[in-house]
Amino acid sequence: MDQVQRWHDQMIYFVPAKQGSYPHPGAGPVHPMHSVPGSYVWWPQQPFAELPGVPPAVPTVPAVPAAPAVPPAAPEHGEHGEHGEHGTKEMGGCLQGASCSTLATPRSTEAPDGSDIVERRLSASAARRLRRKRAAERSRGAAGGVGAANANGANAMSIDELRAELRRDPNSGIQCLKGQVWRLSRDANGCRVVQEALELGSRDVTDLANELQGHVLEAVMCPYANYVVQKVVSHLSVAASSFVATELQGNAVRAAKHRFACRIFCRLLEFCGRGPTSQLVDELLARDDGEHENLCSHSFAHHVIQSILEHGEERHKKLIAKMLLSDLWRYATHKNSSYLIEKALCYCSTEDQNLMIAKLGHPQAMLDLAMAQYGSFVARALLSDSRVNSAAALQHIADHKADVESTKHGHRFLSDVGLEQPNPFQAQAQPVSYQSYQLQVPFPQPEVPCGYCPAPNAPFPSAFGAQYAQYARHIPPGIEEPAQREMSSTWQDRIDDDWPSTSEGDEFPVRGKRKRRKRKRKRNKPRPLRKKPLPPAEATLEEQPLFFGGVFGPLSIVSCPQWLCVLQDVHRRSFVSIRKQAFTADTLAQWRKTLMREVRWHKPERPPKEGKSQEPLDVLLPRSAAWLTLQGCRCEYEYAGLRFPPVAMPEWFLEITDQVTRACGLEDRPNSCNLNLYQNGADNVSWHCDDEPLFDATGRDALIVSLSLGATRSFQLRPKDDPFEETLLYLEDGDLCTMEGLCQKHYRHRVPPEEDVTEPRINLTWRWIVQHDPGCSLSNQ
Ligand SMILES: O=C(O)CCC(=O)C(=O)O
Ligand SMILES: [Fe+2]
Repeated sequence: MDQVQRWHDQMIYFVPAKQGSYPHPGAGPVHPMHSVPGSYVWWPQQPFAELPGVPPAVPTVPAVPAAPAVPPAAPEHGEHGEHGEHGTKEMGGCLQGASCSTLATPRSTEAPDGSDIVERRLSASAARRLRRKRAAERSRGAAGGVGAANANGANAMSIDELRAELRRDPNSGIQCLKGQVWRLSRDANGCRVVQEALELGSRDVTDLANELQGHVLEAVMCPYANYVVQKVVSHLSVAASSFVATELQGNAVRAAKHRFACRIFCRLLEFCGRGPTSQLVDELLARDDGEHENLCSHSFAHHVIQSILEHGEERHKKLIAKMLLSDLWRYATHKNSSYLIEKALCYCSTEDQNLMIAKLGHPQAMLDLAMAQYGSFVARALLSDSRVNSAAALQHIADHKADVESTKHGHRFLSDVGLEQPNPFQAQAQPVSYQSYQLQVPFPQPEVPCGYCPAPNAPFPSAFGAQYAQYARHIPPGIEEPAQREMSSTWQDRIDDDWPSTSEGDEFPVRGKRKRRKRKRKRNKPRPLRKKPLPPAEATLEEQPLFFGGVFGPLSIVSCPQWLCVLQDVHRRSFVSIRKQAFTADTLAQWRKTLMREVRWHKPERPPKEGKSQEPLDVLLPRSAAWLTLQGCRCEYEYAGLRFPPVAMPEWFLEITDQVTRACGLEDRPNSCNLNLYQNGADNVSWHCDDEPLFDATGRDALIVSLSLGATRSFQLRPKDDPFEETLLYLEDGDLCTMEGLCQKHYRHRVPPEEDVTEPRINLTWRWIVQHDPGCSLSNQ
């Protein structure tokens, strides 16, 4: 395909970097073929493919790629077969009802445009097509200039003009929006402009939000306005958004059970859990007509219950535990509520957790659960709970293997828990000696235990020795590491201990000066590896405890016993911990599938030179990547001369993040994630340290949590001062690995190319942005 055409199709735009600045929306469209050397930035047209449950996020992009005319529609049927994602699909941005007014009067047979969909007895799909067509027509009309004069008497402006004005001059854009918020919020395109304005978070924006007062109930049930209300809750102060919860009073059950409104309930719990939200939860859980019992298994309300378990007050969690315990078996085997049991086993009081474990954790109950489609997920979770006698349960299940195999899902369960095939990890153990020493400091245990092993009480030294040797090799000086010999020689000569930090650009240099210097060096003989003087000792953990993510690290010491220490360098205050098999094979497969499908992976290429569009493009990064941040954070990630604008983490990704956070025993959720896709062994990441100012990982302690999915790849670490002190890990599917303390200050790491690897690998590295970009609304927090 013509390269230029390919560029357009992928909507990859490289723009010359404005000196250290976030390209302001007002900067206007940039010619995609601009090829001035410097930093490059790419813009995904739509960061995630159509994903149900993902709000039609305001594009973080200036006017360049056009937003789709309507928010993405949900698939016709949710994929309920897979655990972990069930329900999310159902919350999708389905264009149910042609407008909010349809939803406000759900029993009416008349569509708001006067047509009578039900009376004409259209098939469900024909009615849906009709609704979509009308919605598209309406939004075309809106974009084309249905603007009305605003409260300030501004001339009628189309939605496109309003958006352009907002990006050109946010203050003036906000003024233009005044008086129109409710009208625009109900429009597919208009709601995006309002969301964009709300993201600015300024005081004027509160006035815009106030225009929704009196309309909240209608708005939360509207397929478009619900996104605006979510933005109000997530971006405005608790005081400024409190009217949302107040106006929902009296309609708690209705809202929780509504396809769209349930999302607002979840946001309220996440962002403003006290005051009116707490009263709303009281109302939701206080009913005594039996109605509330359906909440846990309801397709939408179970999301709200889950949010209460995660973010709610103890007394509310207690009520939910009581509900679940009233019919535990039914809930544990139900499509929606089985997921809640897993959450309850983490977030409810110890007393309630123990009651659940007493009922579900004995061998016969585990066997029954293993044979049930959704119950088997609860059984998996229980098997990794240290309070359950998993050996006895597994033995009982093994004794009844034929029964389990005869069920539809039992076969997969057996292979997941290792009763079908030998555990592949056992075969890979490699004996190696490793000198370590024991820390004398008693570390506080995390208050919120890891969700998978809630009793992190193994003594620290157990993490060392033989177990360690299974997964990591510490390469003593002077010994040639066999894995290196197998690897292609092309990377061998790239070993250069003198690289400046943030030095991924070596293979794919973008900045002219460095490119010439490096190329020259590469053609000549490689620099010999050199040992430098040992840097001064960093503060010991006794002197300054390592605290990150809400717990005192390193994770191999304070988290559950499944965490192993693979590098403990107290002198350089650098620690690496690893945890294998924290997630079931099913979960990992689901995550791989979703990540491959939904993430807008990008492999930056150099723009073609004028008149040479047919030539193959230079690849700027030897892998594909993406950069996600928590809602509200607008920090770009810049490395190797490439700039990745932030894409907000969608719900399904937050779910992965939360599961990983729990598996680490952390209390705080990381606020960003760098995603890498290595299509095969040729894709790699060269020696670097993650020392970008955002993370300040060289100035203070930092934590990077990585999850590997798919093909096994080598992961190497070397102290910057001593290239011979190498640690090599084989990161396999599902492995969690951390870099802690001052690892980025003193160590470099890489994933080398490996010729024999043919399968793809995804790696997610979660991080904490501690210094937000000046352009980010969180920069002054
Ligand atoms: O893929 C990996 O394991 C490492 C990725 C990495 O180092 C990074 O994203 O900075
Ligand atoms: Fe890295």
